[in-house]
Amino acid sequence: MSQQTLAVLDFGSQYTQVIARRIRECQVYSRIYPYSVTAAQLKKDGVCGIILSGGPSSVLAKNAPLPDKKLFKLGVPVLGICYGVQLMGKLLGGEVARSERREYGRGAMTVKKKGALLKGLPKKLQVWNSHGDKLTKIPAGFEVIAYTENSENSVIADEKRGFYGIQFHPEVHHSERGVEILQNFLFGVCKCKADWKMANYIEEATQLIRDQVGNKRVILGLSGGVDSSVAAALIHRAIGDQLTCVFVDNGLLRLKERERVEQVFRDHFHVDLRVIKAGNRFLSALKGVTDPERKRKIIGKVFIDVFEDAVKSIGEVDFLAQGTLYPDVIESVAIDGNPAALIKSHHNVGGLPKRMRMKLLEPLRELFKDEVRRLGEELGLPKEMIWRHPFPGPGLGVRVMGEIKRKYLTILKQADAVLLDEMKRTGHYEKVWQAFCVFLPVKTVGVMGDERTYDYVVALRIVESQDAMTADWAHIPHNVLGVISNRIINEVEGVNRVVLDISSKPPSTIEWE
Ligand SMILES: Nc1ncnc2c1ncn2[C@@H]1O[C@H](COP(=O)(O)OP(=O)(O)OP(=O)(O)O)[C@@H](O)[C@H]1O
Ligand SMILES: O=c1[nH]c(=O)c2[nH+]cn([C@@H]3O[C@H](COP(=O)(O)O)[C@@H](O)[C@H]3O)c2[nH]1
Ligand SMILES: NC(=O)CC[C@H](N)C(=O)O
Ligand SMILES: [Mg+2]
Repeated sequence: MSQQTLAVLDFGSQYTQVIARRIRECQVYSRIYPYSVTAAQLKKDGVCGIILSGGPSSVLAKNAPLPDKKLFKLGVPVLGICYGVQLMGKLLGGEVARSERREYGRGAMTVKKKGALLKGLPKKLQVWNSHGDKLTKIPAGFEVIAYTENSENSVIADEKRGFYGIQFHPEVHHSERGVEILQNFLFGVCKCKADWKMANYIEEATQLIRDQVGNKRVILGLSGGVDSSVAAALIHRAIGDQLTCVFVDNGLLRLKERERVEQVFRDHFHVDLRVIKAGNRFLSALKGVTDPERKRKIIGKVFIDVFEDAVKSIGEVDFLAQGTLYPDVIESVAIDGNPAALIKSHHNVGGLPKRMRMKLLEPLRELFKDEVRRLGEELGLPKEMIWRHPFPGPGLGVRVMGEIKRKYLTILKQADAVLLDEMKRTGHYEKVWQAFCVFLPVKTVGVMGDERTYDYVVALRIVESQDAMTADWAHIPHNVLGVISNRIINEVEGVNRVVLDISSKPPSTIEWE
């Protein structure tokens, strides 16, 4: 582990990972520890500073999560944020009380004294709050250096010991110049060096994977998507042939997708890749099924069955690798000090039966999608793989409305290929979050070459989004849409009408099922 580790102790804040990533953006390596980590461990890891995160608990509660008090004796600077500053108050001799006027969202901070933490900042700043308790008496040795309307002790400092506390959230985007406050802590107080790069992450993660896996075997479900591909590349770098990737062709993939994934992996990685053609198995299990949730459940179950068969044929496998990202675990970082116990079940390879008894290997757990993309670039993955749109595990199965028929899939694959081709050709592909076609088993009347047609409808779904939690339909120029519609109707037999989905999420979702 790098000597320049900044420790973030996690008390369950929804922003813990945002703090860690802000620090990485400052090119300082940060590591998230469960709040219960011992001071001895932090010392052993040579941490250069400690941040105590926020959290949903109240320090006034009987079972409030408390850190090892000895961390205040390590001689390294400590910054408490929100719950973290309240903890410092409680543990170092101050007082905390339930606030009469809680502060949520926008607040105005006034600086009284800059000190090392607020150096270079203006006297007034907009900050983002989210708390119901507040520090009513600051501990001995501290002074107040800034206040807000409702918190007279919003920012406190003990310059001598290098202890600081902030009641608001400098890490969130809406806190003006919050990053500068964190930078002041990192560079002005902790004297960190800005020497961390994604390349270091690769080195460290590689070593961790080697330590964890030893000489055991690892299996990874490879979809050809960004997350599993980057995970595969990283793990392969660490343990080479001990990794086997399993790519399942569930018959619900895009046009020529299996060939493409195979090709890219054989060309770039020399990974042991097993391709399992299970299209018939999936499609017969889905026969006659129209309900979207039932379709998803069946696809999930067949995925597991297929995967289990694959594992049997590989032999003794100890680890299941997954491309789980930080946003995937955001709600599952357990506050009981045992985060590993609460890993979310994947929608598709997910919920592997207990009888398979494999340990999880998740090297991307601390990263966000854009960071994973940077990591992929650093690992030399081809650009088109890194910048591909997300593609759901159940694939075209949730893009053919109602019962899935081979004929419908054939039409959808071709229409989708036309859409993607035009999106790429016109440079719009990179600008949107996702673009795909949806097959509607609805027949409408048309006229082609003076003849009446009675054919199906294809809908275009093109959305912009940051994280898929919310989304808006993308305003693609009419002439581009015109070409897409024309080409689909001309080139894809069985379609005589193309419509555009202009719904946002919420209230709609991105996928139609
Ligand atoms: N066809 C498949 N074969 C094997 N594993 C799959 C397949 N489809 C999905 N998976 C597994 O399910 C996981 C979750 O899928 P998800 O779509 O969230 O991630 P991804 O495909 O790796 O990346 P992206 O979000 O860019 O599509 C994948 O990481 C992969 O391990
Ligand atoms: O791996 C996946 N397995 C699934 O079952 C699944 N369902 C939706 N998606 C993708 O998630 C994002 C949000 O989709 P929705 O707005 O439709 O919920 C969008 O990016 C969807 O493509 C899935 N991804
Ligand atoms: N965001 C936080 O850390 C909140 C801390 C504490 N639960 C409060 O409400 O004051
Ligand atoms: Mg995917």
